[in-house]
Amino acid sequence: MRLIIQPDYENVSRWAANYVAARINEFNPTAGKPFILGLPTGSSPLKMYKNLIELNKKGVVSFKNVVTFNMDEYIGLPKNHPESYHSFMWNNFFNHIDINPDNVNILNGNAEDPIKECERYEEKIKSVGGIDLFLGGIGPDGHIAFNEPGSSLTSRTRVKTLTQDTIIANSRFFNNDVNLVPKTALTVGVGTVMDAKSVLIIVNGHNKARALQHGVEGGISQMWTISALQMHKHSIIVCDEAATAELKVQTYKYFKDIEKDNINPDTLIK
Ligand SMILES: N[C@@H]1[C@@H](O)[C@H](O)[C@@H](COP(=O)(O)O)O[C@@H]1O
Repeated sequence: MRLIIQPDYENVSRWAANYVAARINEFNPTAGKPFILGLPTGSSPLKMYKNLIELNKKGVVSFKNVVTFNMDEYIGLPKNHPESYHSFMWNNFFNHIDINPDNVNILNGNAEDPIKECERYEEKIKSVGGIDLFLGGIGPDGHIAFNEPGSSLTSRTRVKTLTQDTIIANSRFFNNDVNLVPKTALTVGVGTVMDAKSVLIIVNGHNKARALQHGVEGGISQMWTISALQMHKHSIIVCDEAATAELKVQTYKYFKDIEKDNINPDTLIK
């Protein structure tokens, strides 16, 4: 696992956006051989999306031949609810780029048969040859997508009940009212993320410091599902200084040293 430490959220977001653009460009996708991109919601990736929109508008990267799969969706929120992950993705990203709407995949949180919906999603990912790059954020308890503490590290797309921690954390999007936050969600599994050819996780802010510490220095554990990435061949975490507060000085210095030539976002795009 690589750890790229940036001074602040601005630089985390620029680095992540430039990395994504560089990977898409290097892949040189076509209609017959699209780039398959896994996408998160949440506040962490927001600025990265803004930067990607800008890069798209400047003609640096195109999403014409990119197929996307979102990580998760609440169960029971109408698709057009302002806090549904459908709304989030269209409002914050898809409406502003040159993506073909047919290439957008988001779990249907209102499916009549949620189990079938999850199976369909896994099949669809398989049918396009798997995910080339899965982007993600983490919860303060170290969850990726909605893989809450205790999730099997081989889990697949499924229905998940949210923890009280997550419900409280996400209540900020629901007038700070925990009763308005859906209690269940559909989410890709840890195994689904692990199957991606590469993974990039954005971690910013002091409230993620404990999760980052467990993810990078802790043992691999289903109680901190981010830690599964230690077993991934091509995983990167890009974080800000604030999120490193719980790392050992030795760990911090090591990654700062080995990545010193790779942290400038401007050098990623050729
Ligand atoms: N299901 C999402 C996760 O995918 C996201 O990583 C997490 C952190 O969100 P934020 O980036 O807003 O801190 O929130 C939710 O629980």
